[in-house]
Amino acid sequence: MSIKKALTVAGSDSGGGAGIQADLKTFQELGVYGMSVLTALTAQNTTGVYGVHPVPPEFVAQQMDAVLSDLGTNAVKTGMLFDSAIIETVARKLKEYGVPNYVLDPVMVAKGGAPLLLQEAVDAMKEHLLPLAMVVTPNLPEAELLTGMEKIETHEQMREAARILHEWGAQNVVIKGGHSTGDFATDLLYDGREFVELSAARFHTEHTHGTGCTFAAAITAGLASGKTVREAVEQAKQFITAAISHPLGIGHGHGPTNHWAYRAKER
Ligand SMILES: Nc1ncnc2c1ncn2[C@@H]1O[C@H](COP(=O)(O)OP(=O)(O)O)[C@@H](O)[C@H]1O
Ligand SMILES: Cc1ncc(COP(=O)(O)O)c(N)n1
Repeated sequence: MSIKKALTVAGSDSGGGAGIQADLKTFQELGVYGMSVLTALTAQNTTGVYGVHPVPPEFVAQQMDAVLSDLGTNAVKTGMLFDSAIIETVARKLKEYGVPNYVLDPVMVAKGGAPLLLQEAVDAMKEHLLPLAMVVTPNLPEAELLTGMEKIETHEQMREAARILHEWGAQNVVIKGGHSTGDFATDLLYDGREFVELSAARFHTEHTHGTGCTFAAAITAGLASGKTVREAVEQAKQFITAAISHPLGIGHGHGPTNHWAYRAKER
């Protein structure tokens, strides 16, 4: 059996719940070999982001060269990219190495409100990364910022946003419904032909730190393992639902999800 590999290009969350740390834990749980390129360090815990220290773009490029020229990868995801210089560097390297199965998680703001992407970088993300994406996974506020739609609340508005992002070059779009209200957390997958809704019971919990990172990392791991986009997204939904449903109860704020829960359930 050949080892399947996945690369995350993202920021570090010192608290371990989101960012690079969430991604690597998810890769490990889903049986793929995890690699990482850091774009920024954050001084962060469950109560907030206390500092951001971006990595110089040249060093992001050097990390990508180191990983891709030697190990290669079966899939890649990007998370926090911070500014347009880092975005342009990452896009250039993804193209240079012809990296397959690229998942774009358009991380913009931390749950507590700290910016993880400068405003000037939104256009760069649309121009340089969206057209490379096999899957893009915005939450509702991110979908609003990317599309310019004033409000995305209803199912029809979610469909409209998905159509726009597909038209702009993403092969598949998942609009995540975590930020809406109601008894279900419903995400919408669009592949340019049909819409598929993925629904799970909404848990009334504060402990959703890192849900978006974990969900996108699970999609990436699925694609690395050879699953179709539909299969990878369905598995990711099960993974994140299990992770949210068994919170660890650590920290004094928005605690991390439980990356062990999915495999524990499988056993
Ligand atoms: N309270 C919740 N209960 C169940 N699922 C949730 C809850 N909050 C988020 N999710 C799910 O977690 C995943 C990440 O969604 P979301 O929280 O919207 O992303 P982000 O972390 O980027 O803001 C989605 O599949 C979403 O439906
Ligand atoms: C380094 C880093 N990257 C991403 C997030 C977003 O986390 P979430 O998945 O909760 O939106 C974060 N808080 N920190």
